[in-house]
Amino acid sequence: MSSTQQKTLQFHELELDQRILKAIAALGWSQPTLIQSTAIPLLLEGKDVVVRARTGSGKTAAYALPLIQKILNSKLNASEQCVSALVLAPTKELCRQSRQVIEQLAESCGKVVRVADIAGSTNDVATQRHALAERPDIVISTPAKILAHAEAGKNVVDLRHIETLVVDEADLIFAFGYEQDFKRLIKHLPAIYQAVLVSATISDDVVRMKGLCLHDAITLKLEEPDLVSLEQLTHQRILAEENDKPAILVALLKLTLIQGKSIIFVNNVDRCYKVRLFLEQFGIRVCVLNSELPANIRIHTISQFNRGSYDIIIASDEHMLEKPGGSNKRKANAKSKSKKGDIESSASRGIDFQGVNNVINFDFPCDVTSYIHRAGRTARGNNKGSVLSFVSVKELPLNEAVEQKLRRCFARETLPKWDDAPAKSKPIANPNAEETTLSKADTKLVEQLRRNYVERPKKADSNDMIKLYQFKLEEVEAFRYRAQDCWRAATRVAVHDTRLKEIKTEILNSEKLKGFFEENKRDLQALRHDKPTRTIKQQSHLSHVPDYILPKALKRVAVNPRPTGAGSSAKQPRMSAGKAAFQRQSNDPLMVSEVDYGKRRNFTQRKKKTK
Ligand SMILES: Nc1ncnc2c1ncn2[C@@H]1O[C@H](COP(=O)(O)OP(=O)(O)OP(=O)(O)O)[C@@H](O)[C@H]1O
Repeated sequence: MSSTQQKTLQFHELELDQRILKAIAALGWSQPTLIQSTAIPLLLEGKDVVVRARTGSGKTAAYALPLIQKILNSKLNASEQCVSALVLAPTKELCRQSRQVIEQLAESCGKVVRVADIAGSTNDVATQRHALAERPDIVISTPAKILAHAEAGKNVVDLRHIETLVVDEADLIFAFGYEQDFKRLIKHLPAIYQAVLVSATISDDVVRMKGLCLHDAITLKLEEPDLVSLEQLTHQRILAEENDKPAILVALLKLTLIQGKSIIFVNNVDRCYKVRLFLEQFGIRVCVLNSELPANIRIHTISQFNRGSYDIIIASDEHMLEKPGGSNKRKANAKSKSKKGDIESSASRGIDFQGVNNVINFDFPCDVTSYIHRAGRTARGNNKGSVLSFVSVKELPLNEAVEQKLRRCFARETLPKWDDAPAKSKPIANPNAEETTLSKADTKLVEQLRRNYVERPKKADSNDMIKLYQFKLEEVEAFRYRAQDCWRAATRVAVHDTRLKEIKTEILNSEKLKGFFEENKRDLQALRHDKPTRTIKQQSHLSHVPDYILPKALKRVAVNPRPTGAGSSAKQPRMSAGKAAFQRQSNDPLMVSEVDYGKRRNFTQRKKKTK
């Protein structure tokens, strides 16, 4: 369906209840996005629809608004309360996020529309059963969780009254190993129901899923680029070798050349911690997000970031990196991999990090799809954003592949720009993968691109979609010594110890282990008095940028760089040691033992209990 053929309807023209319109107004949404104005009328008509639209285009509300409207309509004649809609998502974070959006949009409906998220909010089966016993109108879950309850019997959850099935991020459901669960689950649904598949891409998995549960479906494939316009989202690159990256990053942050909320993407979990330890030495407060963190901590971290407790998050999207696009082997092994990392999590897919101004690719993503997903974390809704990528010479072919993709997206010339440019710029094997040796052809390609990008940067830039970030490497020379020392200090041992410390904190805070420790006090003591972990010593002088290392050009603008991160210690009113400790603890993502957004734990109470 062409977007040009479609008249863009306004919210009040979509036949939505006044209560829903009130909630939309409270969110400050002035008009529906293209996918919303296109999908909502079809879904209200009861059609089965595959909703495909680019990341950040408002797909959640596109299915949530008609869902709420349908429930309000059916409540007019309903004789008994039952579960009438099932929303499936591949991860706990996404389940929780969907619940939040649905609850926000149903805010003005009072208690008429009841929602239960049984995957994102708790791991406790009894609590999940309790939530299901209330027969909420909408149940949100991963396929495995709801299947387990459905198979436990109709007295736990009865899915025979389902009128709508929504599968969010449908392309990931099978890739995350839920194919069998999904097939078994749909057997518990009635013969007739409306089904909606929502995805940023239409993969083979989505097509197969469509065959399993949709009838006479309409596939909405809006003619819009995969990314928002270049006016809304700018793409920039800095040529930086591995040795240069730390100094450049710290200079950009300390000199406030990067402002606002940022997500720094790296390519694996250990690197998340390395970059964190590195930045913390400069007094830059950051938090990390990766699939090896327990779900409640991940969720809490996202919510802390969204609330503004942190300005910078360091995330790894290693699932995407293992096998972009997925493979059968990966699918078959998906669940068994959960030991290494929680398969129900991936940092760059679908998570609505709010108000992100910058995405920084400290490590260049391993393929174009991954770049697009990372970029989709900023410039969401109507906001503006920027993507800044550090590109090493080895990563130039990947940068070139993204460049070509952007050209195709925005209908510009896709042919090589230089006489000696490679005839075909297909991405090479991920140069960041361990033990990758480039083939002869790839080496030649890298060399050609190096000539174009490094030796003739101005010529390259005039035509590029990914603009050269105007930044002279010499200007950060003064940062280099400090940066190199601090980067070296973040050793593998330090990373290991930091992760160990996190695990210990997690164990000590675990509600589930409380009973165990009460009976096994010696274990608790042993854990508490285990050899102290070697953390990197903070050097307060590094937080301050002395005048002599400021680049000349920036002296006037960056005399007093603003402290980075909400928790920066620079010039803040003095507070008592107790209060400071409380604030530190309550802002620490590891200090959660259950998902209790906004509910701060009472630090003193907790201290007393564990004594
Ligand atoms: N009509 C609208 N006007 C303004 N902002 C909107 C509108 N609809 C949604 N948004 C905002 O846009 C952001 C992205 O929405 P959403 O998470 O639903 O996108 P998505 O298409 O599902 O993205 P992804 O594929 O990454 O999951 C959210 O912060 C949401 O609040």
